[in-house]
Amino acid sequence: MSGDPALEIRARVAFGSGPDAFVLDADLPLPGRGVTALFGSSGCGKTTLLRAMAGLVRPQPGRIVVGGEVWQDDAAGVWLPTHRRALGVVFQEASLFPHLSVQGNLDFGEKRVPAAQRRIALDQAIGLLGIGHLLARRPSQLSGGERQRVAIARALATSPRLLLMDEPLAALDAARKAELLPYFERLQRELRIPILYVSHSLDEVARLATHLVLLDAGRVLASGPTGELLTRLDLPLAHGDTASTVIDGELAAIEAEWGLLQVRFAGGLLHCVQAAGSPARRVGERLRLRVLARDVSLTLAPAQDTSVLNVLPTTVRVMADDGPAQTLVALDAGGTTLLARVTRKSAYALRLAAGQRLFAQVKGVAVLD
Ligand SMILES: Nc1ncnc2c1ncn2[C@@H]1O[C@H](COP(=O)(O)OP(=O)(O)OP(=O)(O)O)[C@@H](O)[C@H]1O
Repeated sequence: MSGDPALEIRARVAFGSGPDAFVLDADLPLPGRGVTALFGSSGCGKTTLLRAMAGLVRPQPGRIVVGGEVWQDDAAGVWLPTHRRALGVVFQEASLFPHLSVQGNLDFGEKRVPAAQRRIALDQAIGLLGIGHLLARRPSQLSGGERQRVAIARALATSPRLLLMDEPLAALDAARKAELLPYFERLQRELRIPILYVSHSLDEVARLATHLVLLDAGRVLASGPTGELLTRLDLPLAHGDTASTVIDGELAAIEAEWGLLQVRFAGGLLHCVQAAGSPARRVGERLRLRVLARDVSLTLAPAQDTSVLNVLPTTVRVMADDGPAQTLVALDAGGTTLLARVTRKSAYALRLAAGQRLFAQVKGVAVLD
């Protein structure tokens, strides 16, 4: 993905002992940059992992090693307090000092690190988060989205090796979320710092995360590129109504008269509706798309006279039942896995089988960024 070295996280911590204990046992090689999403059902240990890494809770016994540095090892009597761990933390609610201005909050973050160890200049953090015009304000004079941007800049001001984010968008309404998302994209494009990001929203994960870690009852169920894990039929994300494929492509043409974008990827060309209010686009730019499995139908021959613009030649990779009446079909579209969710009856009628060539009709494509 990049030349940046991976950051190895090893965490083994326990709350309590015996049958009621909660044990978290996770080895995570994080890519050296970009967003890694931590995803899993309620109670699987996402927040515990983040808080234990940050030293905000101390489940015992525990051992936490990040990038070769031991931050907690109860067997050896090692415990590094939060301020000595080279990480930045951003929570759902920005915890800024109310009596300090934005500048004061940022200075506080910067002073935590000796000048010789600073790797991110305050100006860079201010520029990345677009908060230059807010420096004189107090936190109470900021909107929720602005507060969160300042909180992220303050975390960056500490020159962390790693950023931890626990549902940083969850407290914001849809409009504020949309306002903040481009900043996250910018962070992952421009910073060489891995971001470990807890979210309950598959939309957010699909949009932001290049890497995904699925936790289940304190253990890593799977870890890998987001697009790959979303479409693995042996994993829960590929099932149900939200099952989808993430496709990274390049803008091939803008059909302004039809309000459409043509996006090319290895499996062919997809037409996408250009959403109202979406940013101006340039031919050649990279775009991330999401296709819901339920929006993909299958035909043995390319249909004539259809209203569906997107028809891709594909090969069936693998299939799995999804509930009593549906079948999930993982298709190979030029090396990208595309999921289709069809009725079991249709799968039977088309005699679907691994290796079969057929055409995927894609009814809806969302542009994620
Ligand atoms: N202080 C504590 N003492 C004992 N058990 C705890 C403590 N804090 C968390 N746990 C247990 O650890 C487990 C993981 O909780 P955690 O909050 O990390 O889950 P989560 O995946 O973040 O859940 P959610 O998605 O609901 O936020 C739960 O079983 C919880 O009861």
